[in-house]
Amino acid sequence: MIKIHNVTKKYKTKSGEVIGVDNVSLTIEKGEIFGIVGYSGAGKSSLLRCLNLLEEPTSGSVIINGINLTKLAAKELRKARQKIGMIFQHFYLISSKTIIENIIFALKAADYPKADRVKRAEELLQMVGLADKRDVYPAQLSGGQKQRVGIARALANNPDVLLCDEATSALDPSTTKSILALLKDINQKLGLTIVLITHEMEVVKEICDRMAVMQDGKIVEEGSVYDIFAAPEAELTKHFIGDILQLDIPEKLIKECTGAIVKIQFKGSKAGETVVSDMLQLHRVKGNFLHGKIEYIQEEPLGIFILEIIGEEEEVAKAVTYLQERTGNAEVMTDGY
Ligand SMILES: Nc1ncnc2c1ncn2[C@@H]1O[C@H](COP(=O)(O)OP(=O)(O)OP(=O)(O)O)[C@@H](O)[C@H]1O
Repeated sequence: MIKIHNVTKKYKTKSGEVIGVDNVSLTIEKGEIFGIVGYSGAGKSSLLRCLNLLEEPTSGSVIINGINLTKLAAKELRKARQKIGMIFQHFYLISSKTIIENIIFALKAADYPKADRVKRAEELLQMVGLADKRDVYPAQLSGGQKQRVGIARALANNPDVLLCDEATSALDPSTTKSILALLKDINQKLGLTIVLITHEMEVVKEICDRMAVMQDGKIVEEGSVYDIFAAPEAELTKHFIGDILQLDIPEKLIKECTGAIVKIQFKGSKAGETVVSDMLQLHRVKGNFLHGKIEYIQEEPLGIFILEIIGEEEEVAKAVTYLQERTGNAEVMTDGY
């Protein structure tokens, strides 16, 4: 388990003090995949680097598996860090060494028994699906393959925690998906806790269990990914989610609608329910779908539909109330009257 308690990171610059992380407290459970989202400059990297003390917090504590890293002497900290792997956006592989030599280098740095290094490196390459690339150089690999080497290297010392610093930001969407699938697989097979920072909500949606949203060094919202997608509270979170769940209807079409336009959101198993057809059967109104989609977040459906409801004003009002009662989330965009 990772516990961050009142962590602040200030940087001294020529033009004065800059706050990277502003009094952040967080608990990340063992074995979960935790995403930290925010725009550039929000403090994500600073916070992530405080977790393994690549940045020393100005104040506050970082406790991993019961050990307060902020209190350790240099030698003990080096040892504790071996249990915290890290992968980076730009991979940082050694270009003059082959893939297997890159991994052996990490094993050597961690005093892994010499006689077992090749076997362990081969095992790691197998795990990330690169057994056939053991003797090639980084320049001969694609971005996705380089990141696989980065992951293998980060896992060399059987870490408990893996920190991912924008690990997929340099990759195309399909390679991103395959790297995220690999991270999920490793998380499940090894029970590894993964903390990732990203500016892409898609990444969080794809693999994270819980998430935090950062702005100006602070955490503005935290919770399960599903709950945050279903009901974001902070303006910034709404903005991030809007990019994914946005349903735009052309102005012209809205003007042409004669009925009320209602946006309905379904959560979990209710996404498949026949709420709309029930509503149409029970009320003297007609319905017209304008837009809709179902997103799957951690395999749980979250449905959003925009519907035009046409009929007598009173009947439409009753139909809308019915939808609000059944779904708990029906918003009238224009009432049409
Ligand atoms: N070494 C440093 N020296 C001075 N200021 C820094 C340093 N590192 C970060 N900062 C400042 O701290 C704040 C947070 O930066 P940080 O890199 O942590 O944000 P971020 O959310 O990771 O952004 P990005 O995605 O662009 O890296 C910014 O104002 C940044 O300028």
